[in-house]
Amino acid sequence: RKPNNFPPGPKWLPIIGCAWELRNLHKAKGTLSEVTQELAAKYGSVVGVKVGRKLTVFVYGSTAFKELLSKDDFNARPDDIFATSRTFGKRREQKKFLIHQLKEIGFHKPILEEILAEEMRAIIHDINKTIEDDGVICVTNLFPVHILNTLHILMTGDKCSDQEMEELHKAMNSFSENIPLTGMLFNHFPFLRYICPDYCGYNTYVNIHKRVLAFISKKVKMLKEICGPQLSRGFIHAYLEKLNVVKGKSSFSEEQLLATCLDVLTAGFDTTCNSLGFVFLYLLLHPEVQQKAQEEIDSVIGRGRPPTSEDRPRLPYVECVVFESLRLITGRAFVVPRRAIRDSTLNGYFIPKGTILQGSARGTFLDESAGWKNPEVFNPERFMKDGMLCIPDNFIPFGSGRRRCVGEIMARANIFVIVASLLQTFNFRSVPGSPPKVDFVEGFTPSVKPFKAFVTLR
Ligand code: HEM
Repeated sequence: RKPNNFPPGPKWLPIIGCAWELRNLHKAKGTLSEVTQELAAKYGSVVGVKVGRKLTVFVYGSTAFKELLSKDDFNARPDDIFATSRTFGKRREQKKFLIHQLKEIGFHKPILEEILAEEMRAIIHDINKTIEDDGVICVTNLFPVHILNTLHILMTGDKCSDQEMEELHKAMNSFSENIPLTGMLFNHFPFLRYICPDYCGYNTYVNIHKRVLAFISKKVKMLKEICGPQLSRGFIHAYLEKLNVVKGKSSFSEEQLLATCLDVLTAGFDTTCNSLGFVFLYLLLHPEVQQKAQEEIDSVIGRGRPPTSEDRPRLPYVECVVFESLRLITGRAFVVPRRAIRDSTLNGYFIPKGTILQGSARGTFLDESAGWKNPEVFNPERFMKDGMLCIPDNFIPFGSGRRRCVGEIMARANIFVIVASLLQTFNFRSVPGSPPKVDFVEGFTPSVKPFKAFVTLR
């Protein structure tokens, strides 16, 4: 039975709840993000549904979205089969340790700059090789290996071999293409994994996670064997040291180490690559924006040295380009799902303990009512005030509160350095006769269909 004062929503049918209606809406609309828009238009900014036995609330309106992200009662992640079958059936989160180590390893140290600069040189080298040929490049293929390299270095302190990278890249691609952040059929109807494990996505889900975890496991084993002062320090090394100190007397364990590395890889790869894909798609479609960004780079940095993340305050227009692209992509995404840890309220409605809350950023980043004029239009200037970057309070692409993204500093630095360096060196134009289309593809986070550009040296 529907709890009293549960948010309004579609009718619940026996056993399946609202699953059929949601499936049909999804088919008609194309993306779950648009489904939430449709539901919000009908029922309001907080919509209650039941899928299988699970209560889920879609949060759409900007006031409710903010309340969702900031309220302690909703600070947990789901603990269902979808969450636990990736982490050995159990989970204790160690976010504090992760944040501390990420800061130690690279976020506030020159090492991050070094990693980014080296990756940048590699990307520029790859593009130069194509220019010697016909200058036509698949833009979306440019970034994944380099983003994985930065995440790999963060975890292990070093790069991996080309062969290992191929293995990791393939596994991560399968992850991005096949696993939506909002869940799969088997986590709404867990019994299906015994009846039709292929059809309900369970086998795909488990096998992809096994591949990524096998890769991380191999790395942990290697790093244990070569432990010593000569070892360059990454997150795994710091964690192993901690394990040695606590010696089984705490929640630190090798399983937790694998699960945390899995989180970093899965949360950091797809999001950063897809954001870069969108930045360059919009730059191709708006040559005037590209030119303005290049003029800013030329006047502030010139061509004599590559941009670094320290240049961000002096390149506000480039930052605006990045933020405007982030708005248009994350506006079609969901924040990582939350779970109510106790009975609570949201927007005045009753939210029972255990309810899953899916925050759709569409109502906050892509809606006129949230203060965005012509929200579908790409307009970097909306983030500019008196020549300075100005980010509205309700623009929170990395979430907020205690569950805020731990990779924000790295992601922002990475995207900025790649965009500024490539615009400093190259011109990106549409391939004559085939301009790219803004076509969003659903995945772990929204992505753009692969597209090509004609690149020339400036
Ligand atoms: C453009 C790139 C990125 C975007 C847009 C993004 C966005 C987000 C968002 C919206 C959340 C959920 C926050 C919430 O629930 O309030 C999140 C969580 C998270 N992100 Fe990111 N992220 C990005 C890059 C990264 C990178 C590079 C890393 C790793 C170095 C990372 C690691 C994480 C982790 C581990 C969490 C889970 C935090 C928790 O559960 O408390 N992210 N991210």
